[in-house]
Amino acid sequence: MLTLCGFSASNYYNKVKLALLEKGVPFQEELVWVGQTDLSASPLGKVPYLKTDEGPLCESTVILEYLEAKYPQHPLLPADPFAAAKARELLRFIELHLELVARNLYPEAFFGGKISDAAKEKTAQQLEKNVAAFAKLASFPSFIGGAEFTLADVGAAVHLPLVSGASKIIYGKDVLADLPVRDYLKRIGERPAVQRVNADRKTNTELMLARAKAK
Ligand SMILES: N[C@@H](CCC(=O)N[C@@H](CS)C(=O)NCC(=O)O)C(=O)O
Repeated sequence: MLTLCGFSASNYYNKVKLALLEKGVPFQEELVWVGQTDLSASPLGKVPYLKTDEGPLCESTVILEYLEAKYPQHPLLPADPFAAAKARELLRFIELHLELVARNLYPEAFFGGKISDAAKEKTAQQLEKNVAAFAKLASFPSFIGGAEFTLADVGAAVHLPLVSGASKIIYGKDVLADLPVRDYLKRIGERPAVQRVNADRKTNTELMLARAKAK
């Protein structure tokens, strides 16, 4: 049995959890907070990591690729190599150029910290440029890149709400507001797997905030 380690408030944890649920691969969850991770499984102490019968794996995209290869049921990548590469391209783009940039805002947006005005300004400039580029790649015909639900949608479902939410809190404006992201997220939010991930996220976020308050 696969064991997914981490916590359900984490978008990277939820990326793997959503893929497992969409594929119908049986797994169990082990609640591991940052600071409690097994460093032999995830040497940087990050979540998620996946315990398999063959050993542990870290890095969420590597885990997704492993799951696709090992469990071909309900594929999350198109069979056509170019279409599969386009799905990977979107996933990579969302993470490198949107989520990792917006992440600079999280300490103040979500965790009661403070970031400098210079950091806010630099992040705003990067997001403006990167969102414009993202708009050229993501067509949102029904799913984010085409007619099929792929790994790109798995990433979009967990990352785009944070990009929107953090920018709204810090700048008073959702940097994704001019794209059809809200409707898209509403649409994919009707999928049972996305509903489960979102419900668990809410519960776990409350727990995480209560733990932080108690410290
Ligand atoms: N590249 C990693 C990113 C994972 C990541 O940043 N996870 C966050 C939680 S959302 C984390 O563990 N942060 C704690 C830390 O970086 O020390 C992946 O794709 O798995």
